[in-house]
Formats: sequence, structure tokens, C-alpha cells
Amino acid sequence: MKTLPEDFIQYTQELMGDELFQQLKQGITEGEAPTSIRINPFKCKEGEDAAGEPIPWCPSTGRYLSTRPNFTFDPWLHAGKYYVQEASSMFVDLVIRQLVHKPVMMLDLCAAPGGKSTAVRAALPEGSLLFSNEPMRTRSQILAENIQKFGHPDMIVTNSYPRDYKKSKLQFDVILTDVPCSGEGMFRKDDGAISEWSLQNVDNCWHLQREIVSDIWNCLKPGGLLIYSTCTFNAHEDEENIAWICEELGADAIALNDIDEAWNITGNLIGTDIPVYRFLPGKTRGEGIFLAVLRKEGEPEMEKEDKKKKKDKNKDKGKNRGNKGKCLQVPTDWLKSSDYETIAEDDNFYAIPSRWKAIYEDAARNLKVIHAGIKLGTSKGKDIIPDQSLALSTELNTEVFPQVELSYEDAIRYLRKEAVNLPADTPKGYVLVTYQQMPLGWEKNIGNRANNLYPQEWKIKSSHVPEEPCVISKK
Ligand SMILES: C[S@@+](CC[C@H](N)C(=O)[O-])C[C@H]1O[C@@H](n2cnc3c(N)ncnc32)[C@H](O)[C@@H]1O
Repeated sequence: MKTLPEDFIQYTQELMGDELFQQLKQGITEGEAPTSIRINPFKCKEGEDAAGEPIPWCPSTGRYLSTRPNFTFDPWLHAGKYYVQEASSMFVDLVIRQLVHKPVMMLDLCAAPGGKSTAVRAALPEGSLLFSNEPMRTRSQILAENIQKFGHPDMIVTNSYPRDYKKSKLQFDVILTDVPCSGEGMFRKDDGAISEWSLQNVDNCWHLQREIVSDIWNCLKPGGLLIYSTCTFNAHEDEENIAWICEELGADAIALNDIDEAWNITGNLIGTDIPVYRFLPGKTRGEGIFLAVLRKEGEPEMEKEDKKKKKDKNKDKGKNRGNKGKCLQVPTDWLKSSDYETIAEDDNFYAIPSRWKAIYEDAARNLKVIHAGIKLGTSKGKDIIPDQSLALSTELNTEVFPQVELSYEDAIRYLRKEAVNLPADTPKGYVLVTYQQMPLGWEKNIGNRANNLYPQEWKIKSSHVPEEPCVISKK
């Protein structure tokens, strides 16, 4: 049985009242964290569905599973066909679908490991561009990995601080700040969150959260949306910060529609009329999160912007802004569509959707961009080695590469970066290996053997192999 910190009990009981607090306490100490996944709609065939019960606030892609499979040994997870995410966090799906109806520029400022970024990307209208940022270097690498597995081309991953964004002067229609917090909402799942908790840390967190939002505020367009979330319960990091943002920075909180009472979402706990959404374990079926949506004061400058875009488009007509010399080296048919420009950086080639190349260039000048669009490959001598990002991209033209379908055992061997031999009649050169038709990565077939090109940093490290594959698909 978990023991909660005394200071936490005292404060939270006062904040919530006895009945709600007892429900929460029981949820944390005795309840079980539900297992859930979110399927990647861009990697599912029409009519294909995942097993499990739909998550009510994310019914198209979120599923509760009745057991917890050993996800590490499911090749589909590595192929980006789904993401393991706790259910409450999928609430951003509802927020985006309800409030964003035209293509936008969005920033997920505190994004690693990428759960909310991929959820948001799936919900945004096509034509939107999503920046996914994480200031901590190691975590930003994990974020870039998960974004590449998700495979959507309209994403830029950066490893920068909010203050770097402030200097960049980039402007966004929507910003999500899933800020670092004291983590009370993780008490059920993670004993470490309990041992690291202290009143002092709560105090440090709400100060840092205000600094983060202040730093990024000028990057939000007038009339733009700020989605603020934490995974903690105390009002300092939640309602009090929301009130502070509204008053000091200038914003209004927005109430969401169609919130079913049966979901048992809890509202504002400090008696103000600001609409906020709290997911409490023991009450709502998921872990603890807090979320509020704010609209920045001011009128959206839509008309002005649309005119400017038109002007810029005309200015660019007939102008090839790609790196011509290097462009020629990348086969033009590796992608399904030709709406891309190839960018060469050192030995690496990226395909950037043409419509946002100017924004990419702006970002690259001002921020540390660690991934953008689709990384096509790396040149080595006269060769271009196709990249893992290309293999997992939804834009890959699978028809131009020979393919070999792997058995479950070989797929796991491949994902562990062990040698996997290909059938004798496989053509020499780069071969796309798949598992149940999902691309996993590349091998280079050199005749008598094949080199496994799976990224070293992504490989499965455990030597265990389960007898049965984990099955997420509906039979
Ligand atoms: C709650 S986690 C984000 C989880 C993520 N949104 C998801 O759904 O997968 C908060 C993130 O903020 C990052 N962070 C820490 N300090 C930050 C800062 N000063 N500015 C922005 N992000 C920061 C942390 O490293 C962490 O990855």
C-alpha cells in the first residue's frame, strides 16, 4: 500500500473537501492504472481497428486494453502503428477537434516523449504544421524518435528553450504547454513521483511554469489558443496559474462542449468561474491531469495573413529554392508526392513540404532543429543510404524499393539489430523489411549476407523473446 506525503494529504484534502479527497486517495493507493493505447490513423488501412474499448473522449483512436501486453516485443509499436499512452492525456484530441477547424501553425512546447504531440497531430486539420519542442537534449532525441515513428511529414522537432522561441519571433495559432510539474497525478503509476514530491518542489514548479508561459506568450498570435496542462493536483500549478495568465498576460478561458457527465471530469476547485478540466484517478478512468484552454486577447489577423500568404506564393512561383546540386542525387520517386523540396545539410538530405519551406528556414536560423519533414538519407561516397525516417514515413513510396516480409522471430531479431538474412532471390541493394506489411526499416543486401541498418539507439536492448507476439489488432 502506498503512503502519501503528509503535507500533500493535508493540502489536497483542504482543496478538494473530504469526500473527493477520499475518492482520490483510494484511486491512488488501491486503484489500478488502466492500460491504454492510441492507434496511428495514418498507418491504419481503411476499416482497420484496434482491439479494446474506445476511450470516451478520444473514441476514434484511443483504446483501453483489458491486459497489459509486453509492448516492447510488438513490432507494430516500433513501426509506429500505435503509441502507448495513458487515457487522460488523450483529452487533447477532443480539445483540438472541438476548437481547431482550419489548418494552423501549432507548437507543443514541452513535448517529450511525444504522447500529446502525436495525439494532437492526428487531430489537427490536414495542412497544419506542428512544431514539437523539448529543451532537454536526451529527451529531445526520444521525442524525435517517436515523431519519426509516427511518420507524419508536417512536423518539425526542435531542442530549444522557450526563450529561444521568444527570440525567434515565430508566430503560432495554437500553443500547448504541458509544463514540467510536481507530478502528483503520477502517484498511482510511479512511486518515484511520491518520493520526489515536496512542498518546496511545488513552489519551484509554479514559478517555473509562469516563466515558461511568459517566455512563449509573444509567439502566440492575438486570438490564438493556449492549451495549458499539468499532471498535478495542487491549485498553485493549476487554477492559480490559469488565473494569473488571464490577468497578467491577457487571456480568457474557454469552456469545452459535449463533456459527458459519465466521464466524471472534475471542474474548478478554487471557486472561481474559470472552466478547467481535472482528471482524478478513482473518479475518471485514467491518471491525474489538469487542463485548461485560454484564448489570447486580441483579434486574429486572419485576413491580413491570408493576403500576405497569397502574395508570398506568387513571389515564389517558378523559383526552385532547393539545393540544386545535391537535389539531383536523391531519387525523385522515393516519396508518394512531389510537393517536397529537398534540403541538403552536410551529408544529410531532408524532404520538406514545399508549402512550409520558408517557415522551416526561419526555424533553422533561430532554433535547434533536430528533425523536419522526412529525413531521406545520408550520402556516403556515390551512394545515398535511405534513412529510418523515410522507412517509417507515411509518404514513403514503397513501390520503388524491394521488400521482404519478416516472420515474427526475424522482426524481433531485426529490431534488436541482429543479423537477419534475406531470401536468396532478394535483389542486391537497399531492401525495405516489413512485418505484417508495416515497414520496420532497411537492410542492405550485399549478396552473401545483409547488413541490418536499424538505428543503434533505437534497438530493443532486452535479450528476452516472448513466445507469443503481442496482438493489438482486432481479429
Ligand atoms: C509533462 S512532460 C511532457 C510530456 C509530453 N507532453 C507528452 O505528452 O509526452 C514536461 C516536459 O517539459 C520539459 N521541460 C523541462 N523544463 C522545461 C522548460 N524550461 N521549458 C519547456 N519544457 C521544459 C521536460 O523535460 C518534460 O519533457
